[in-house]
Amino acid sequence: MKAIYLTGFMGAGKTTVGKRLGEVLQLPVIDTDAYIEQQVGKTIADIFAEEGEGVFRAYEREVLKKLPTEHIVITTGGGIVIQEENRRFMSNHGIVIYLHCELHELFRRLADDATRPLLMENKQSQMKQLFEQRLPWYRQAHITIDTTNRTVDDIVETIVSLLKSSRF
Ligand SMILES: Nc1ncnc2c1ncn2[C@@H]1O[C@H](COP(=O)(O)OP(=O)(O)O)[C@@H](O)[C@H]1O
Ligand SMILES: O=C(O)C1=C[C@@H](OP(=O)(O)O)[C@@H](O)[C@H](O)C1
Ligand SMILES: [Mg+2]
Repeated sequence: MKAIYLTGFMGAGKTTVGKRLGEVLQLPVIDTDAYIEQQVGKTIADIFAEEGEGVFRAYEREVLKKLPTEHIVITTGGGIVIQEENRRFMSNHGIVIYLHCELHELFRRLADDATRPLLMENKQSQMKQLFEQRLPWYRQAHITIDTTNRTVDDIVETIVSLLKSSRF
């Protein structure tokens, strides 16, 4: 099976859903953020603070290309879709699943979060702008799932049945 790439805005549940999906499908799971943190030896917040977002985006691009493209679930960072090159790579090499979530629910889920630099630095109105700017890129996915009022297990079940019944 081709790689499964989970995309979506911060808080959509990519990391959480991906872990469970990997268990159910018995596939290894790699989270690009966790992978970068391990390779660089710094948290995402420290990379942003010390090296800047541009350097983080370069790490993200490099990592995406060197990860396996078969028999794997890859959970991406919310900004992976910013770079056209990344969108094309994921689309050509795997099955891209966009986890959609309404903004009010994203804010609710991330209310106590202190690990995401963009969330810490920006007001809600700026996050809304970022969300709207990225929506058309997220929508280019092969599959879209609205996660707003759904549990992780329910979302995983939907993904598994869509994968079974589709041409993927
Ligand atoms: N379907 C869901 N319903 C409610 N809370 C969720 C759901 N999916 C994820 N969460 C919670 O939202 C937060 C962000 O999830 P995470 O998997 O880190 O998102 P992402 O990787 O997309 O940024 C976590 O606290 C997680 O437990
Ligand atoms: O949306 C973004 O630009 C980012 C999302 C984060 O990942 P999650 O989507 O897993 O929160 C992480 O990659 C970084 O903080 C930047
Ligand atoms: Mg994540």
